[in-house]
Amino acid sequence: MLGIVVNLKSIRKYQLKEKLHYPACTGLFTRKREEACQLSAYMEDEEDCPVLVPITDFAHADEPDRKIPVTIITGYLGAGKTTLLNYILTEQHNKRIAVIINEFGEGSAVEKSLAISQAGELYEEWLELRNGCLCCSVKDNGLKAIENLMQKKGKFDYILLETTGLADPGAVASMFWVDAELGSDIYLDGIVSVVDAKYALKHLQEEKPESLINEAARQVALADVLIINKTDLVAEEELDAVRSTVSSINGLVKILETQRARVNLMDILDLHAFDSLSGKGFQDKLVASAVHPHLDKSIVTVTFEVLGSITEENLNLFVQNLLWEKNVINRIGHPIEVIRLKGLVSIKDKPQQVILQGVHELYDLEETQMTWQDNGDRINRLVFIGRHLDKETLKQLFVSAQNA
Ligand SMILES: Nc1nc2c(ncn2[C@@H]2O[C@H](COP(=O)(O)OP(=O)(O)OP(=O)(O)O)[C@@H](O)[C@H]2O)c(=O)[nH]1
Ligand SMILES: [Zn+2]
Repeated sequence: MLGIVVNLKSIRKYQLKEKLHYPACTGLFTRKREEACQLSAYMEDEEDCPVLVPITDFAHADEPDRKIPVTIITGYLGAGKTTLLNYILTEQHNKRIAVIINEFGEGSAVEKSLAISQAGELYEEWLELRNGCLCCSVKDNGLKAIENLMQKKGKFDYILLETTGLADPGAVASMFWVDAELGSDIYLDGIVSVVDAKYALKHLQEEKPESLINEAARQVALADVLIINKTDLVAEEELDAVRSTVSSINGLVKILETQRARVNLMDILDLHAFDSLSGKGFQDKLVASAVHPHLDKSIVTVTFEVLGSITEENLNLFVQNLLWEKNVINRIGHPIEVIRLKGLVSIKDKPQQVILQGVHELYDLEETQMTWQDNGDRINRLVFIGRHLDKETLKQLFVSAQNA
């Protein structure tokens, strides 16, 4: 039987032993209290540990293919996000795509334009949003908007969500990721970031006060696909510089170069960037990405490989120290900040290879279809995107967790 086992050592830590819609998975982990509270609505008794919850109430639990992908479109102000969405909406394709555009303005009420394209036909509706904490407004109303939309218009094949130019896509992404766990009809497919070829370097190199992460760099760090738009405005050398800066931040990202955001839809949709379906391609990407780490405050990608296996418990502790406790210090005394985490790991006594995914403060372990060879070496490959990353410290920490 499918169910969630909740291990409440404290309110902020729990485990989902099996995903509601993905039986072949070992867990989704978060420490966010609000998210824990949402989950507790599905629990019978918060005090008891563990608790097994049947999911017979979820309408489509046995029809995983009914779930609708959500792609988050992010990018700095003026990069071309709306141009991209307009292009997608007017392009001929046989998907029913719902687009939600957040254009947060000044004032007490913010309106959200919402357009649905079906075979080139455009409908438009306005949803009123309450103005509050930006992050919460985006999260809560974004989800509510989608639910309303699905009720009114029936099912879509795909949802695209444009976040505001200054939003942290990690916060939005983790909301959708958690929501999928709760039996929602939608799931997070991937994050697409748009950068302006002419201003990308300026935005990415902008100095922020020490404690703040450059938002443009964070958007690149979180991207599964990165669109370098407005290539008509720059010379080849400038484009090269943008390309190499972007790859030094995010060694896993797939780069597309466009004018007027004309992309091949196949390149940005159905990425399955947050589940195990892309397991094989992901492994190749991990091997390919090798970026020189530096300890300064710029965002970089760090990868390492360690032979052997690790117990699930020790792997949890390793990840939780990084994402939740944030108590891992690099060699020059700065706490390591992980924005995005991916890995293919070998869990002790598990025949399947397991994908580790982390974004914001949320992470997930999911078994893939691939099994370890009986006579081959088991290996853990990890990729971290973030700030103050120190490959040696991270690798040492993993090895000690293995041997603990
Ligand atoms: N030269 C040039 N201009 C472009 C290109 N793509 C978009 N633009 C223009 O850039 C401006 C900003 O584009 P938008 O699509 O509104 O950008 P956005 O990211 O949605 O902007 P915000 O919502 O304000 O953050 C518009 O005037 C577009 O017409 C391109 O490839 N080349
Ligand atoms: Zn826009």
